[in-house]
Amino acid sequence: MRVDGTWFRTIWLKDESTVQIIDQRHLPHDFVVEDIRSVEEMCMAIKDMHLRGAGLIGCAAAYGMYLACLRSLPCTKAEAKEHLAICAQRLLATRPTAVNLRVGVERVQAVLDKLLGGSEVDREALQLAAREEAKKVTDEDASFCERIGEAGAKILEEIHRKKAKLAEPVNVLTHCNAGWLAFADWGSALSPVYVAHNRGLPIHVWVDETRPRNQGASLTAWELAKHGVPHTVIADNAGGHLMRRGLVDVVITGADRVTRQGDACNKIGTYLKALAAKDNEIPFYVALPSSTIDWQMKDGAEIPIEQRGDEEVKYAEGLGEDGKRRKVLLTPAASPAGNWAFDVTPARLLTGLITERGLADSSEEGLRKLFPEVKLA
Ligand SMILES: CSC[C@@H](O)[C@@H](O)C(=O)COP(=O)(O)O
Repeated sequence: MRVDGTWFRTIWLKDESTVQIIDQRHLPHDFVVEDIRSVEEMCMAIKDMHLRGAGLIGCAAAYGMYLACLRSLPCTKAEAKEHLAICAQRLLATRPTAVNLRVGVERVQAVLDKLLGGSEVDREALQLAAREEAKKVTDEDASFCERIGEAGAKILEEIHRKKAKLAEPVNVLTHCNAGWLAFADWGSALSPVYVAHNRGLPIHVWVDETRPRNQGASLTAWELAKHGVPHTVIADNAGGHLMRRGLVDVVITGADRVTRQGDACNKIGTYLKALAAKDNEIPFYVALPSSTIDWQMKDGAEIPIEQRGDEEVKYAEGLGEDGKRRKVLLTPAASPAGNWAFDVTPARLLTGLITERGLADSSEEGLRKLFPEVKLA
């Protein structure tokens, strides 16, 4: 997507030894590009959320495995295998919830394993193969998201057709950031919004601020503003009220992991929005690329839910009136805080899943129909 006229993805290769990312901790106030030169730096970037969002975490993990093949790769086969296994474990340990992380690591590992089957370690061949696979993971993420946009835009167009006054915008509510910043490009939940907006459909987005890290207020609002999509940031608790007032036509969120029966794990607070949408008979869609489906898992209750530090809840960060960054304490200093980063919305509360292959029922049958080639062990 474009930032002030320049086309960006969220992750790319600057040169053969440097991966570059947009350091999202500085948004919306500063646009900062960060160099990542080692697997350790990539682990830190994922863990400390310089980058975030399920799809992008998957791409970053794949590039992390590429970085593991550079300078530090040992020359003997046994040592190289051990080194890559350790790097994979390090990457896998950075964040537990988004399944794309595992997919990104495993895809590059599978390519490397094949090359390590021979008698010698051909470092150049390994590096080239890892780089190509990481690029493939990233390109695929972008193109899947673009297709999610096409599929989701049809839903928005249909809603618009049914509106009494055609000049009225379609009001979409979204939670957290599942836009292009959460993927290589386009996004999942926001991709239909971009596609529909680009086609001239009047559209307006209610942006949940998404405490405690405020990905909605800082990232989703920034993206939409850069693309010229009308939007309004709202307090997380406002959605139910807006739904009761008829001000929300559809809810679309992303997901960090969807089980094969269609339970969707997403940023904390999503479940409450789904309950409110159900009560108000408002369609609630989850948009996701197939890399976010965990076919090995059936019940959403099994999904590991990341718990983060209490300082994210206790403090808020932003610009002071003097234009300088500030971090301020919101709670009594001694009050403990809990910080569950995700929740699971059961499949029964979802209207459907928007994927790169189109709309699926949020059920095992629905997902299998769309992905018949998936064989379970
Ligand atoms: C595409 S990721 C799904 C999002 O809606 C959301 O849960 C998210 O942004 C991920 O969380 P984050 O903690 O920011 O990595």
